[in-house]
Amino acid sequence: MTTTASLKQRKAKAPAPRSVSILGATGSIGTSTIDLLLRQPDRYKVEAITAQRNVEALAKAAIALNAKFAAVAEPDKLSALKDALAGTGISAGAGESAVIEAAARPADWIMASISGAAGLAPTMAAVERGASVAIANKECLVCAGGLFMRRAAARNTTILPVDSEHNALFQAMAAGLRGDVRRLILTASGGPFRTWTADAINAASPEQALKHPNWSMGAKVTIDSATLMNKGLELIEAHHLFQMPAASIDAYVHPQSIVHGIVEFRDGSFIAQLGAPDMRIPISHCLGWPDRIDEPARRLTLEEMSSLTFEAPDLVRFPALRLAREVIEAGGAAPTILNAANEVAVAEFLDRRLGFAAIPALVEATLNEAARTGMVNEPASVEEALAIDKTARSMASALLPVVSKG
Ligand SMILES: NC(=O)C1=CN([C@@H]2O[C@H](COP(=O)(O)OP(=O)(O)OC[C@H]3O[C@@H](n4cnc5c(N)ncnc54)[C@H](OP(=O)(O)O)[C@@H]3O)[C@@H](O)[C@H]2O)C=CC1
Ligand SMILES: CC(=O)[C@@H](O)[C@H](O)COP(=O)(O)O
Ligand SMILES: [Mn+2]
Repeated sequence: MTTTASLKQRKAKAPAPRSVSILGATGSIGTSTIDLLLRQPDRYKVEAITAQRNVEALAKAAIALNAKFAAVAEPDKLSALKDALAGTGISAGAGESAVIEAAARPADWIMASISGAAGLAPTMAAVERGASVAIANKECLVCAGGLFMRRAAARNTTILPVDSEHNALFQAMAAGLRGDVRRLILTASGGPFRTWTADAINAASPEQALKHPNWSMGAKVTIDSATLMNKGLELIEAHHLFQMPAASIDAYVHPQSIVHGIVEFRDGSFIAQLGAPDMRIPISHCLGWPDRIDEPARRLTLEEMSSLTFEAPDLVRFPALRLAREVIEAGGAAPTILNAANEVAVAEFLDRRLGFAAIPALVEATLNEAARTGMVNEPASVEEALAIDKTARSMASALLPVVSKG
């Protein structure tokens, strides 16, 4: 029976709202995060949200979330953002420094979901602040993973892996002692070209590459899934997040995208995490952690789990995974260079200036050129990582005509 006294007691027990910020609020991960926040408005108060240029969506989200601050990375969008937020009491900022300011504002939990190396400085600002940082932006771990993990440890920052495979491994690993882990297995859908011949892959168009079989995501990560560079980036991401050697991390093609990650223990036990291919599940795991949140997405049925297949990836048609292993082995600046060259290649492919098979070719050519010119040192600061990133982008751009000729 509900009495006034028990109601009062329950009210007294209601936890204080958690303050949260979202970097990359207008993207695929950002909007899924907002969807979860809006379902429990009393549990969260929103400190800051950011975007690159989509002022309309940013302002709409800031108003819906009653955020304190909204920042847009493109400086010339300030007046448009101020106009869109006029009369709401929400402060507006613009430029890279405003995005970093948003990341450094006090929040208990920050979603790092900017796409690409552009997320490095803001995500690091969040890490330096020492909150819980939910990491979707895998590129920042690829660019500067060693530095990133050292700073998180120094600042006592909790890193929560959002990427579906890493979130799965994080969940599965909780079932055993770290020293008992023999191998981490990342699953890969195989992308839209999993069954295509090398010639057909070579001629693939952006429209074909953007049709991911199972996940709805932003353009950059969707192209990465098609080349399997996404799995390469994820291999490097897992290497840093879980401090495991690359030799103990494998990727298997699992076209159903139902098993997201598997941890193999030394006694022959395999512990996997399964779920619908909906990012609201891993996001909610990070948002609620260490508690769980009710029904973030559709529940899988056991029938849907009745046919699960796994196969080794084909490194000839999809060389990106080989390149990722090679850069972990090479260490130093190589992962930062791989990421920068890949970002250039993906943008060129989407603009139809580069063929699909030339994406990994441009990455490989840039890595070779960088090694030849002695670009070897691992970045020791965000500034160094961004300097390597800039030089590698110039190198990749200069190599475009060579790679395009085949
Ligand atoms: N989508 C997914 O399901 C998954 C994504 N990830 C990773 O999460 C990250 C985000 O992916 P996703 O949400 O798909 O990407 P989207 O392209 O959908 O969104 C990117 C977000 O970042 C903002 N942004 C882009 N460039 C900049 C910049 N230079 N400065 C500041 N903000 C910027 C965009 O703003 P604007 O809208 O204004 O352009 C947008 O808010 C990526 O690293 C991806 O690999 C990982 C697992 C799954
Ligand atoms: C949802 C997610 O985590 C993506 O990174 C996903 O992994 C992409 O699918 P692929 O398995 O095709 O790379
Ligand atoms: Mn993933």
